[in-house]
Amino acid sequence: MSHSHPPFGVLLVNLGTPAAPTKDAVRAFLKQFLSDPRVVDLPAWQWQPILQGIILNIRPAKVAKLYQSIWWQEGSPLMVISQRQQLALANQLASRLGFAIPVALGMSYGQPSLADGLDELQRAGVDKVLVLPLYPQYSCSTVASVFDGVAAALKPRRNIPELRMVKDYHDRPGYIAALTESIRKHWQQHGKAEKLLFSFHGVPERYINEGDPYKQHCLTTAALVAQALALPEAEWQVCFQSRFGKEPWLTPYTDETLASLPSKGVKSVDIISPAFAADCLETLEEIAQGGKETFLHAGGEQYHFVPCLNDGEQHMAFLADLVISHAENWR
Ligand SMILES: C=CC1=C(C)c2cc3[nH]c(cc4nc(cc5[nH]c(cc1n2)c(C)c5CCC(=O)O)C(CCC(=O)O)=C4C)c(C)c3C=C
Ligand SMILES: [Fe+2]
Ligand SMILES: [Fe+2]
Repeated sequence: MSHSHPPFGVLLVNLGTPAAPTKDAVRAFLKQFLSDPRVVDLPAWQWQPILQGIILNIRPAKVAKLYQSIWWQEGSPLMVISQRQQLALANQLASRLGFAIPVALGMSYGQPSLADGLDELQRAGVDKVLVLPLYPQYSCSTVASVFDGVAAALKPRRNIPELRMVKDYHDRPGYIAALTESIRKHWQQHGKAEKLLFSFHGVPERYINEGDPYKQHCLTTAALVAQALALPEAEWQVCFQSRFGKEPWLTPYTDETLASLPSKGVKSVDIISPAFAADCLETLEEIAQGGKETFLHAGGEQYHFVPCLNDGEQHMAFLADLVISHAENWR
């Protein structure tokens, strides 16, 4: 079967990352990210003076150093992995469907932007777009901001494409199986720790109280993986990382959990961050490096980080299935 125009295109979305591990590039990135009302929902008159007056003066230098500690030859890990995912997804779709489906990359913040990705799909002759945010668990701070960003990117267009968006895939069997398999493989190589920690990116607790299903999605993902691994209750736990700002975030906090486990007799942990489809600052620095220091300093003996699913075969095959199921009737 051949098409003069592709039947649909995929906009693969992730958070984005600074263009370089420098103070200026990190400042530009944080300014765009932290000005998004879906991320920080305070009124602008209240938040912008704090952001511009304090945070953007202090944080960029500190965070640029952290980015330098994880940066790869080819660029930011999040960007490099996202590009590999883009290629792998296009390959998986072509081999399943027998024809090419354009897959563009768009980031919520920084480059390539959501508008860049949507323009690329338009140039490919696409009139139907499936937006696939690489966030397994829905949160207003991530997925809803993708929705806002896509709408904003299409504002200048006279002719907008037909749109669908994946809201989440936190309990899809293929996603659970990919996580389960990556943990099993890790155990085969490194042995099994006394406890498996599922560390999800945190959000303010208030967002949950106001209706964000994110916490429920996280708890469900972890329970399904633990069930698939036949892990007894005592051998796994959920915690939440990357707290930012003053108000309470989802608990228990990952750093406090790691600091307290050795005194409760847990000397070895495996830790995985299922909310991230690609390794990034928050996994490679905060969890793989920082978490290890915290745990060993508190008396822990063995600490292993299980990498994100990244462009692994099973993960990409699952994402291709997800795309095809959402594109039903789009032929
Ligand atoms: C200020 C509030 C923040 C909320 C809410 C938040 C939610 C959230 N974020 C991710 C995924 C990622 N976040 C990343 C970096 C990052 N996140 C925040 C703040 C919030 N995140 C900041 C300020 C930063 C930048 C780094 C820093 O200054 O500490 C990244 C990594 C980007 C990279 O370049 O590697 C990802 C990915 C999720 C999934 C989520 C809610 C579910
Ligand atoms: Fe974040
Ligand atoms: Fe391990």
